[in-house]
Amino acid sequence: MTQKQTQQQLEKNLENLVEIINLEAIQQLPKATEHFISDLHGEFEAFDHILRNCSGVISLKVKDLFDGILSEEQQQELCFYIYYPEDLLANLEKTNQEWYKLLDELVQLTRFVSTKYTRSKVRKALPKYFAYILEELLYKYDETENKEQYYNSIYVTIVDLNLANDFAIVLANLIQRFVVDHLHVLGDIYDRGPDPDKIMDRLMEVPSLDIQLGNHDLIWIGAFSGSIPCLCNVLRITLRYGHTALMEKYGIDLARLAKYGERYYDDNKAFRPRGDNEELTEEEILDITRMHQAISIMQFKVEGETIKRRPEFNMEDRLLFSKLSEDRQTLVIDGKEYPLSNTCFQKVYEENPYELTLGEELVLRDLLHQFQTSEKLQRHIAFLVNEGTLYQTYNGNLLFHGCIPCDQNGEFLEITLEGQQYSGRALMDYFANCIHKAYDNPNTHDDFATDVVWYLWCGEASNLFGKKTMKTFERYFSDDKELHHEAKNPYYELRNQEAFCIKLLNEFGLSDEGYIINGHTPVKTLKGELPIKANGKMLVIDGGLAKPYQKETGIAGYTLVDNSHETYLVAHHAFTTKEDAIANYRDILPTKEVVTKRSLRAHVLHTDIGRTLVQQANRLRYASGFGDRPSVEG
Ligand SMILES: O=P(O)(O)OC[C@H]1O[C@](O)(COP(=O)(O)O)[C@@H](O)[C@@H]1O
Ligand SMILES: [Mn+2]
Repeated sequence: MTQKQTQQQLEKNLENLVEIINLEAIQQLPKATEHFISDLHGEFEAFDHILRNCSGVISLKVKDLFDGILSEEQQQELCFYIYYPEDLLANLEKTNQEWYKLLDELVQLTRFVSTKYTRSKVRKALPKYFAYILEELLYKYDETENKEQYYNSIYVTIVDLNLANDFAIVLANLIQRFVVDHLHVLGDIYDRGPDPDKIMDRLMEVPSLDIQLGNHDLIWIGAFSGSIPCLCNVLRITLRYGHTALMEKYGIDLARLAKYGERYYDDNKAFRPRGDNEELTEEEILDITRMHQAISIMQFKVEGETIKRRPEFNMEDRLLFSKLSEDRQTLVIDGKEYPLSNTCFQKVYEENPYELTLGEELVLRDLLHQFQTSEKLQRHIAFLVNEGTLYQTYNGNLLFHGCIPCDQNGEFLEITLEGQQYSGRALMDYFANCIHKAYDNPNTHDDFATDVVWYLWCGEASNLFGKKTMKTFERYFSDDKELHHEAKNPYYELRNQEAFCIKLLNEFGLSDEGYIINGHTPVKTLKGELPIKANGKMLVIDGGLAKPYQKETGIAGYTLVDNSHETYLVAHHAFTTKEDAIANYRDILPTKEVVTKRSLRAHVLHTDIGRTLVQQANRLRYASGFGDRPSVEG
C-alpha cells in the first residue's frame, strides 16, 4: 500500500467510527410524534385547521412552556398566531418591546419543540435566508452576559428593519413543522367536499407522510387510469354535491355533458345537488340536476357491462336494469316488488339496457380525454399512486382505510381472480398490483386490472368498501329504506374483539403489542359508539370531516397522536369556517382519550427507523472490528 492509500484507509476507518457514534446517538433520541388523520373528503379548511393546530399538540407545548408565565388568554392568542401566522402575524402591529417579547416567546417555543431532533435535521428545515440567525438563537448556549447584547441585538435589528412580521411567520411555521414529525393519512381525500385538490397540494408539501388509499381515492385513480365506471362515479358524486367548480379547477369542461343532459333530462328532485350550494344559481342547479341524471344512467350501464364481463366479481345481482317491471316503475327482486320514483330511464333501451347510446359514448370519450390530460390531475394522481398503499405497517401498528373482508367466523374472505385464490394480506397485495398495472396502462379501459380498480370501490371482497353491495341505484330511485341498507362485512363486528385484532396484526407480521388504525366508518358518538375498541387494539378515526355526516357523528371526528410518552385520541369541533375559527379561537375539544400510556418513554431505537439504524451501526461495527458479524436481521 502506498502512503496515500494508507492515509485514505485511515480516513475511511475514522469516517466509519464517527458514523457509528452518530447512528448510536440518534437511537437515544425520543421517538418523534406521529399524527393520524382520515376521511378528509374534500374539506380543505377543516383539514388544514387540524394540520395547523397539530390536533392540539401546539397548545400543549405552549402550556408546558408558558404556564404561570402567560395567562390562558395569552397562551391561546400565541397558539393562534402559530396556527394562522399569515393571517394574524403578517399585519400585526406591536410596540418594539412587545415585538421583542413575542419573538422571544416564539424562539423559545421553536427551541423547545426541536429538541427531539438532531441539529442536522433542524438545520435542514430552516429557511435559507434566516438560517444563520435562527441557528444562533435556537442553539443559544451562552447564558452568561458575554453574549447577551449579541442576542438582544438580533431582535432589535429585526424589528428595526421591519422584518419582525416575517421572522415571526417563519418561526410559527417552524413550530408547526417540528411538533409533528410524520403524518399518516388513512384515505378518502376525495369526494363530497369542494376542495380535494387543495388538500392534495397541501399534502404534497408535507415533509414526511404516508397515505393509505380510501375507496373514494380509488375511483379518482381509476378514472385517470381509464376505467369508465370509475369515471362515471367520480362525476356522479361531484355533481351530487354540486361541485362543478372542482371540475373547473382541474380544467375539465362539462359543456358536452351539460348539453347532453339538457337535451334528454328534466328537473328531478332525486338528482338535485345535496348540501348547501348557496353559490349556485337556480339555473346552475337545474343544469347539474340534468347532468347528474345523465352520468348516473351512464354509470349504471357501464357498471352493468363490467359485471357481465367479470363473472368472478359475482355481482350479477346488481344488474338492476334487468329487474325492472315492464312499465319500469317497479323493481322486482326475488319476486318482491318495490315501487320506484324519480326514474329517468328514457335513454335505457329494452333490447340492451346496458348499451351506451352514441351520444353517451361521445360524452364519456370527451370526459376521459379531459381527465387524462389535465395537468393538475396528473400531478395529484401520480402522487396518490406513488405514495398511497392499501395498508401500512408502521412502528408496529397496522394502518388501513376500510377492513379485511371476513366471513362470520372471522376467516378471511376468499376470492378467485385470474384463476388464483386470494384472501387477507395476499389479496391486498394483489389489489395493489392491479392499481399500479391499471395506472401504467391508461389507454386500456376494460382489461382485468382496470376493472379490479372499480371492484375495489364497490365489490364485496374489497378491503376498501367493506360492505356486501352498494345501493346507489336504490338510493336514487326507491324510498324504501330497507332497500337502501348496505350490509356491512362481519369484520365490523369482529373488530370489537381483541383476539380478532391480534389475528390481523399477526397476518401482517406484527406482534400483539401493536394496534390497528382504521378510517372509513364515521364513529357515531351521538349513539354512544366509541372510537377505541377491542381493549385498545382497534382505533377508528374516521375524521368525520365530511359535513353531511356530522349530524350522525356529533363532532368533526377524531384524530390520533402518538408521541414518545403516549398514544391518544383527540376530538374536533364541527368546523365552520377558517374566519370563524380564527375569530373565536376555536381549537380542539378539551377532552383527550388516552389509548396507551407507555411505562417507559419510547426512543428512536424502538421505531422502524431505529431498527434500521441499529442494523447499519452493527454492520459498521463489524466492518471496523468492534462487533460480531450481524445476523441476517441485523
Ligand atoms: O351519502 P353519499 O355521498 O351518497 O354516499 C353514500 C355511499 O357512500 C358509501 O358509504 C361509500 O363512501 P364512504 O367510504 O365514505 O363510506 C357507500 O357505501 C354509499 O352508497
Ligand atoms: Mn371510505
